[in-house]
Amino acid sequence: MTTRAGFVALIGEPNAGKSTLTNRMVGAKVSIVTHKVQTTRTRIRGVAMEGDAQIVFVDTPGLFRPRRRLDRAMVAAAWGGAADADVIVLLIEAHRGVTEGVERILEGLEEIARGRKVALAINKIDKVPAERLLGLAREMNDRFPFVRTFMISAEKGHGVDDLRKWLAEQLPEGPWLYPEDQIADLPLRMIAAEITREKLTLRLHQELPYQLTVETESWQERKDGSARIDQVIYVAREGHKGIVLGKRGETIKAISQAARAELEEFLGRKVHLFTQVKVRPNWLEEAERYSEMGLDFRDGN
Ligand SMILES: Nc1nc2c(ncn2[C@@H]2O[C@H](COP(=O)(O)OP(=O)(O)OP(=O)(O)O)[C@@H](O)[C@H]2O)c(=O)[nH]1
Repeated sequence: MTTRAGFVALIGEPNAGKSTLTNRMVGAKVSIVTHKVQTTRTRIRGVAMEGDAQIVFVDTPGLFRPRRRLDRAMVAAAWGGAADADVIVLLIEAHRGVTEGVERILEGLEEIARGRKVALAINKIDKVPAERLLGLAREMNDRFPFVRTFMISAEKGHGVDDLRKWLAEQLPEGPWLYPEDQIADLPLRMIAAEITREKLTLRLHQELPYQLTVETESWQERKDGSARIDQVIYVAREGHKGIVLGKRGETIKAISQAARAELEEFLGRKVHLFTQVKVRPNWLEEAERYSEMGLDFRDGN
């Protein structure tokens, strides 16, 4: 069997329907729909299977005009793991048309695309009469050479199968990136990492070490219905470790407690959360790799 696998970056303004579309494509409610703006740093929205292809949907938060250096780093991280996203899908809202936000995305699109395929998906077509759609499609295609234009309704499901099928065809041949049995909880792992990251930010404010990442290393379901979650907080320097740990480990303890409470609320069950702090100095080298891809974030501009 020839398998295919690759990354699809979904871009678009907040509320364009990225989460709804991901849920449709993945076929399960895995992508978190959070309405806290700017908290969505989830790198992987979900993984869909289409025939022999595995499609990994990645998020590119703050891809355009990231505000701070840290965000830039997150942008870089959004592309990590893959040498590159294979396909980009720009999602716009049919009833809103070419908004200022869409304009801004179009301005940056060429640079971001760097020769990669970019498709346009006009979403929420259930909200406008069909004749308006053609005009919008034409206008957008005059502005950018989209390889394909899809008219969809993520909510109602119109056009979603066609889009997924097309995406699968665009992906390179290669082994799947994730074992099929892990796909379902992959976004959950990311969300769990985001929650811990958020608690770190809340607790440490300005002190939050630059280049800090949180990873969920394992997630085990227990017989009693609870979950055991193991996370590692990676920092770049030994000194940063001390900041995260705090005096006699007080800081990390408070952070873990807060993260566990939120996880329990989110999952609706008991959670045992174990966090470790480790130094991973080669993070900067990885940053070099990103910069080769044109995603340099160190200059902070
Ligand atoms: N009518 C209609 N509403 C839709 C459609 N797709 C999404 N929505 C709604 O649009 C709103 C935003 O959808 P989300 O999927 O949360 O948007 P998003 O792009 O993921 O938002 P962020 O994660 O904040 O960037 C939700 O209320 C959805 O129910 C659609 O095809 N038709």
